[in-house]
Amino acid sequence: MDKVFIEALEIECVIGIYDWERKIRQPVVLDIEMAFDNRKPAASDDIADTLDYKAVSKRLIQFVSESNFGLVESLAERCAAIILEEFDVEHVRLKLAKPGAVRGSRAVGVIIERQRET
Ligand SMILES: Nc1nc2c(c(=O)[nH]1)N=C([C@H](O)[C@@H](O)CO)CN2
Repeated sequence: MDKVFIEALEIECVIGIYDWERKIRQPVVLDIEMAFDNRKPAASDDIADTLDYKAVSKRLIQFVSESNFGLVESLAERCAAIILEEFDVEHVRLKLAKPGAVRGSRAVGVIIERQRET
């Protein structure tokens, strides 16, 4: 299956389980792969036939920047659900990284894959 992807989408939000984390905003970085048949937009050259990565990005920026979760797992799950429920996507692979959260690492986080329920 073809994919449409969004790489390294950085968004600031309240995220974390510790008291000090509830008082600051931290960046999270999203890498997203969405299954989509790209043959139709390739033939028509029409944005209306695409899975519009700008529209998906704008929706996630809105949601994540207003979000307030403790765990990266919770935020990743909600982002995947938005993609499956609000866009024409059957399968999504989403990596949510929290850079600098663990000293000595570049980033930590989760990778999830979700399928739209029929
Ligand atoms: N699996 C997870 N482990 C941890 C998380 C998390 O969201 N998922 N969060 C933290 C803290 O918030 C950490 O990021 C602060 O440095 C610890 N472990």
